[in-house]
Amino acid sequence: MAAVLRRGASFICLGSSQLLSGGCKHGRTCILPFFSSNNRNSSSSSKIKVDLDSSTGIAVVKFQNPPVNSMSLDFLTEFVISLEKLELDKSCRGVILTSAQPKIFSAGLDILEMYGKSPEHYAEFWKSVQDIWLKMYGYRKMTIAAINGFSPAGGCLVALSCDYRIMADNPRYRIGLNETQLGIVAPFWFKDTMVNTVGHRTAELSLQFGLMYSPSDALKIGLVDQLVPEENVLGTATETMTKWLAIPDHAREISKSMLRKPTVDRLLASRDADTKNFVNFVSRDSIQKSLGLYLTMLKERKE
Ligand SMILES: CC/C=C\CCC/C=C/C(=O)SCCNC(=O)CCNC(=O)[C@H](O)C(C)(C)COP(=O)(O)OP(=O)(O)OC[C@H]1O[C@@H](n2cnc3c(N)ncnc32)[C@H](O)[C@@H]1OP(=O)(O)O
Repeated sequence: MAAVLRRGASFICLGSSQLLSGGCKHGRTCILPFFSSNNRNSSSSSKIKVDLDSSTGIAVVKFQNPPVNSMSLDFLTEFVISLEKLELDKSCRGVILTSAQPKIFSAGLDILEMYGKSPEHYAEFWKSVQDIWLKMYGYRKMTIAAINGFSPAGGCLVALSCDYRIMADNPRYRIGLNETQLGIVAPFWFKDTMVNTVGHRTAELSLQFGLMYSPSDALKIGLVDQLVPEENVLGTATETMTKWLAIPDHAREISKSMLRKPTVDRLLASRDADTKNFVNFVSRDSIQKSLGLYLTMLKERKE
């Protein structure tokens, strides 16, 4: 296992290194108003910052969950509420996802939510992971991932669920579904999302090895669509969004739905079974041991 983790660490690239406020009492489905000023509406809960420019129709959603934007239950809850709110807002036509943290888009799912907790907690956490993917993969509005840093596993899934991916051309960064490196398995809908993006053979290699790709390799296999200098990631995403928004919304939306609905429907048809499968899998002693070793490895490599 230690060897696997060491090999895993080399793929990961070892660098140096509440619910929304505003009186929401009933949890995940509540929609809060934006705070308005002129044409820009912005809201900042603790982990997600939303900035909507209603003159262009473009919203920038920034992850701000230091140090590495890991996707905890709280983070996922705020994230899905922000997307729901934007989906209902007629002045928003497109959403750009990016990170407020330097060098990290997102470190993926918060491993601490899958380690040493109760089966009930695992089930609640997993449903929130399903919720965010269902929301993103079936999102009616145009989405762009402006990937300004590392993006392993769940971070990669979020990027893959967007319509277009622009990544910072920094050779130190990595992106990919590295789950097998942790001794865990990307579920079928992670796999489907990858296959739909890079094709079956590349996904076979990618998922089994848990490969993490440099930006140039990610571009070669079609995991990302465009590389730009780090300082231009958000600007290019905004320009690209403007071009996409020249397409009539209804025509683009129907085309997107035609391509993605069968994949979304597969999970919708088996959500409970998928949750049970996750809870049984992650509760196993062997999986808990793998996750514990991985967490130790993350801490020790800093020392
Ligand atoms: C049937 C289905 C079963 C299971 C399916 C589950 C699918 C799982 C999907 C996932 O997303 S699993 C998560 C995968 N993520 C990773 O492997 C990333 C791990 N992290 C890193 O590689 C690095 O942290 C980094 C993102 C490259 C950043 O490196 P940096 O050197 O800048 O930071 P550092 O490593 O020191 O981390 C700071 C701090 O954060 C903790 N950390 C990092 N990642 C996570 C995480 N994903 N979850 C929880 N915590 C994380 C790390 O331990 C450090 O903590 P510390 O300060 O207390 O030591």
